[in-house]
Amino acid sequence: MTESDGVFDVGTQPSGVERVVNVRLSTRYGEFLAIGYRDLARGDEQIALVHGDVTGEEALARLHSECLTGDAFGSRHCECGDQLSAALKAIAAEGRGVLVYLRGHEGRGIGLLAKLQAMRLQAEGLDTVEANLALGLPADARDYQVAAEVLHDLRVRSVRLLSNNPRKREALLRHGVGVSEQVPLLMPPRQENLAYLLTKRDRMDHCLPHLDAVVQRT
Ligand SMILES: Nc1nc2c(ncn2[C@@H]2O[C@H](COP(=O)(O)OP(=O)(O)OP(=O)(O)O)[C@@H](O)[C@H]2O)c(=O)[nH]1
Ligand SMILES: [Zn+2]
Repeated sequence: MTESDGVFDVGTQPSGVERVVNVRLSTRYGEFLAIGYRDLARGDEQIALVHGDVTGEEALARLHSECLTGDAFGSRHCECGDQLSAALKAIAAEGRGVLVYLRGHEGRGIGLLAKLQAMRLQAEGLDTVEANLALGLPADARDYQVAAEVLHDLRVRSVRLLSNNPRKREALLRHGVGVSEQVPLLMPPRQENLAYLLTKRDRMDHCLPHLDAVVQRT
């Protein structure tokens, strides 16, 4: 089809991921293969950590949304850093699995600086959802297509998904990756992140039953 036919050819838009590099990565959790990808649609660099044979069905998978403050600095505001460690530990203990570290997901997709601004608003009393909205940004702007594309590239057909977030499961299913089970990744709450966790439970449908013992549903 050409422009002169009155129909534009949309098939020329780049899509998918390109596997750029594989390298062994020895970590405190175990041995992984780090696979670097380029997201052809957005130009972003992405990385998957693979342990063992993940092809086919049933491997553990974690789609980890980037959180510089939690993952690298050990912030107590959220539980991302603890979840990252727990996921890598679980994958290594099981002998196979994959963690896709989603760069571009920082701040639930609003970016690092906006997340820091949102954290300031939370210090003034807004919850995480209200803070994003007060900045004129979506409560959650994450897209999981690239994660599904990485899993397709790894010939993963279905996974046991390490996550408490039902949207991640729905997104994978929408993009053609099966989810046979959602495996909880529950971190003990701390005083500093209790409000953050309760907002996820009460406003974002995250499955966090361990909080019921701490605070009843509002
Ligand atoms: N906008 C915003 N994002 C935050 C804040 N604290 C952490 N984040 C981001 O939240 C993302 C993690 O999302 P969560 O909703 O905590 O958890 P999830 O990844 O959806 O769910 P799980 O798979 O169960 O971990 C990361 O990208 C963090 O950077 C905050 O105060 N405001
Ligand atoms: Zn975090």
